[in-house]
Amino acid sequence: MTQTVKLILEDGTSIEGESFGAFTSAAGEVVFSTAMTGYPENLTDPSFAGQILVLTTPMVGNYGVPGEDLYESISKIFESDKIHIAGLVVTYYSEEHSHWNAAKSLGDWLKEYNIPGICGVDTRMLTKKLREKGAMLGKIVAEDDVPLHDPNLDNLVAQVSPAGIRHYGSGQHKIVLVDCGTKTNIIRCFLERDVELIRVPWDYDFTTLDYDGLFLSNGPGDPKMCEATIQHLQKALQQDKPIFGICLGSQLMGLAAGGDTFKLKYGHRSHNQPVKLTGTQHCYITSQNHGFAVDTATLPAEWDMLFENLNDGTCEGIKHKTKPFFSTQFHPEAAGGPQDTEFLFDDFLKSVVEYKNR
Ligand SMILES: NC(=O)CC[C@H](N)C(=O)O
Repeated sequence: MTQTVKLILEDGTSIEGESFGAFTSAAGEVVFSTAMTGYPENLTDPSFAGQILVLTTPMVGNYGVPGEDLYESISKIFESDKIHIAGLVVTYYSEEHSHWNAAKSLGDWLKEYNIPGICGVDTRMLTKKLREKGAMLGKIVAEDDVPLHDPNLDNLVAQVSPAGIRHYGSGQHKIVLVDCGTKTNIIRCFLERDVELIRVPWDYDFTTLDYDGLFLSNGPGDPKMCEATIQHLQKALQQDKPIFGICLGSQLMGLAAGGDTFKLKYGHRSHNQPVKLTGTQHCYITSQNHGFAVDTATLPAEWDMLFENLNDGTCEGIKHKTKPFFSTQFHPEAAGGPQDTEFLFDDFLKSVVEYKNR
């Protein structure tokens, strides 16, 4: 039995489609991703909290959803332990899935977390609209209407960050991971590299801990909501211990350094974003998921842009001129997407070793 639902945008656009996943209403910020694969990773990426995700790839669900499998108490496959998106919008939902490790269908998985999906929507037309007007608030409406809601006004990081400290691995280098909504592949990338990881909540005062290097995770929403993290980070920037940040982590580093961030018109969400390493002609194809960016013009004199987005010239990472502090706005840990920049984890650990051998 098919059930009709509507996708309604703040500009009055109303699109009728068919329900899949949970038959329920939900509001959020409507954003699009042009990635062609990776919905199990995207849906569990905590950075998508509060967002209704539009996928431009026309057929979704055809490879189902893998079963849960744990490694060091974290998921081997998913990017966190639940679905974080507020809703999903696709053109064609594949009822029949087939893949060697599929354990369930995408629709059943969405139902488990009470997340609505709408299919039968021309997501390329919708994406053109979002590109012209910018990301918009919107809602998927089933039986009961819900008010529009801007998730960027909430402290989403506080909602997705863990309550306590967790330890992983027993490697030589002690890294503190400030968890603002970390993707588990960041943890996996560290555990493959001789690291003991101390994962702390977003507002934990990590400056009281003994560590060799500091890592700032990705996370949802407006970076300016993370005041506590920014304050602790300002103290860490006074020292010389290596710091590496990814995505929200990059924005927090920019803010703590004294720079500013701004909201992009519609953000970067895909697996093929070209970035250029400053001072070189090297271009890397990167996995991205962000709606905000550091305003390069506001960076203090001791900081440089490290990577630049070749589509729109925006900042894709920053670097301190003399201290071992750097960040990327893109995702070197990928999951999903290309792994071409995973070497940045090695670069970070190299600076940790150099710091320890000083
Ligand atoms: N993936 C992320 O960490 C995203 C950072 C921030 N929430 C943004 O949208 O820009």
